[in-house]
Amino acid sequence: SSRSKEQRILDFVLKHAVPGDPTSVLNAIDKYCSQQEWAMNVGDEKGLILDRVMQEASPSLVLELGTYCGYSAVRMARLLKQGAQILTVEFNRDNADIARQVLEFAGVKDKVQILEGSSEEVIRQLQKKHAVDTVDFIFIDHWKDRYLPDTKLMEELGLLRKGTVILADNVIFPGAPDFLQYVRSSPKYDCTYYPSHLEYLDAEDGLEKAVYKG
Ligand SMILES: CCCNc1ncnc2c1ncn2[C@@H]1O[C@H](/C=C/CNC(=O)c2cc(-c3ccc(F)cc3)cc(O)c2O)[C@H](C)[C@H]1O
Ligand SMILES: [Mg+2]
Repeated sequence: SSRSKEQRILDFVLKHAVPGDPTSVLNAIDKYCSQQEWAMNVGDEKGLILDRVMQEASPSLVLELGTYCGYSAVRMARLLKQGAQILTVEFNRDNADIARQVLEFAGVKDKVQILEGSSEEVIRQLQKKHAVDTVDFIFIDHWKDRYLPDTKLMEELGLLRKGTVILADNVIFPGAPDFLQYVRSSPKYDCTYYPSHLEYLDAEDGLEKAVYKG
């Protein structure tokens, strides 16, 4: 059977990156996806913003919605403080398998747990099944029409605490207009927009940071 684009990305990482070196894994994926085949990783330009916002939050528990190939999970895991953890949600089995191998190769698999399933199901199970109280940092990068319902669900379940940082990719392109309108008009969030560009392209895109006020 023919290999998928995601398998070709993994092959390139295994061939060109250095085992146990997360930065070399990020560089390999960015090189492949900017020169060979475009893919929807957050990328190096928006990735730098993710790096800074995440480090500023200094989270103990990170939740990511939409693992895909594991690029942003590796990106965040390489900057985590001692003992901190990432839970990343992916409902496509093939993507989860690719991401597992990328994370293992990067040497960060002990800091990241891939939860297979739909974000709604997994979010509903976090407190009982995964012993989560509240989440410190959330990176949202899954289907754009699910940003708002999943954010509201996390509010309702009490998963957000005063100061929880939500960082959302693609708020300009493909866009998440309902999410953007909600957090920017809600008294429960302090919002900041970080202008940037679509991964590996010149099109405008950006990240929205929404800090929950409790
Ligand atoms: C039940 C479903 C929700 N629950 C879910 N629960 C668990 N996992 C979920 C859920 N929904 C989705 N996923 C997984 O997350 C990933 C999906 C990620 C989606 N990302 C985009 O669509 C995008 C597009 C562009 C783009 C830019 C320019 C273009 F021209 C074209 C495309 C750029 C970007 O940066 C983008 O992130 C993965 C493929 C998919 O299996
Ligand atoms: Mg994205």
